[in-house]
Amino acid sequence: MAVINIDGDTEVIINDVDIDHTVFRIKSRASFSNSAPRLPYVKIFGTGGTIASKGSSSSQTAGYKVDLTIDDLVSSIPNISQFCNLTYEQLLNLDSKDMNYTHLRILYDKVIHALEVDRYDGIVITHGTDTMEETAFFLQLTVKTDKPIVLCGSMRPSTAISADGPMNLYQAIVIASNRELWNRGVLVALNDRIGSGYYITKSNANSLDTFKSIGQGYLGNFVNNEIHYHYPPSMPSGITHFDIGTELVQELAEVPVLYAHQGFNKQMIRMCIEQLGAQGIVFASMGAGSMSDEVNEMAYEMWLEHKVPFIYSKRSMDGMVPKAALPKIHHEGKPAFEGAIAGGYLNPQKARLLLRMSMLAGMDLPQIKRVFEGVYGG
Ligand SMILES: NC(=O)C[C@H](N)C(=O)O
Repeated sequence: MAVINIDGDTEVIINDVDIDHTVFRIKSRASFSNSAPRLPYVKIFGTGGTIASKGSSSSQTAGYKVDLTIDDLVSSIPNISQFCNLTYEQLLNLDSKDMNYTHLRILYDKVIHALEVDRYDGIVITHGTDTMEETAFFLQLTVKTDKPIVLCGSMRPSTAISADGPMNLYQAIVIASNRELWNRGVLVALNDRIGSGYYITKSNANSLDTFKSIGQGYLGNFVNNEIHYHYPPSMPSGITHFDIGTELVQELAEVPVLYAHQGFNKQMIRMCIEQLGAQGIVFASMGAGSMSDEVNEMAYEMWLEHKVPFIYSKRSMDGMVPKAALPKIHHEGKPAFEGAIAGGYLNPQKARLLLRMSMLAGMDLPQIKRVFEGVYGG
């Protein structure tokens, strides 16, 4: 096994045996010591979340409020200036449940400006964990860069005993400062783990080790504040890039997620389309695309009448919905259920975002299906 120790700009090969099993060990603080010719420039955007929250006692870990600025957060981390030049900006300060497309758009503009105009080497975004995966997914679809964009947050408020925010922020800054191994897409860094924002999801409503992508795995880990990447740099496969440079809409198409269960009322579908004006529907189906026959019939009827696409995603955290699982409805003299689309590996909230972005781009049904083929659905 070859271990390459990257210290500043010098690479020292310790033991060169088999390049296929190379481990890149990057020292965090030491890497960017005074011997480095130029410290990387990192920009932090604060958007709120539990990491920016305060409770009324040190044991309170629920029912707290966003009440901390990015200045407070950064000042909780010692010695950052030893390994990067840091700039920070308070962009929003809200619980991530309140994030909408306008907020995403503001964030997108700022990130693009920081990368392309101000030429920062890396971006860190502090964010609530509840919808962090949606923001990460959105940025992955819209920002084309090989530089690191790292989202981080916390599960405990800043006032709690053993608050996890400062360490998570510290690790995110170290990742964003790491010039040697770019090109991993948008990352989520929490609780010593580094994951791909494209696939990762919040798996636990309370615990610190919440972000998981079981099928795709973690990209890396932090141990004793060294970054250990498990794989060489690569981007998630099948990403469709959406250029939203000049578009200025306030909100994307209305696309509700309908969560399946025993006894699901098929009239929900009609209500969403005819009363709420839904332009698409995502099913959080049972198993791999399972919805009852009568629900599939209703979806088919609505497709014939309103041409609203139906994404079949899944309520299980892991696994996927393949094209083969889509309902096969044949009625004499009527077209097939072309509006049914398999969500592939995407969970309902990411499938919803992908559909809405495809609609924003003005894609027709075959194009939308091709986009979902990127995640093995379609
Ligand atoms: N842990 C968290 O950050 C949860 C918080 N409600 C948020 O998403 O903003």
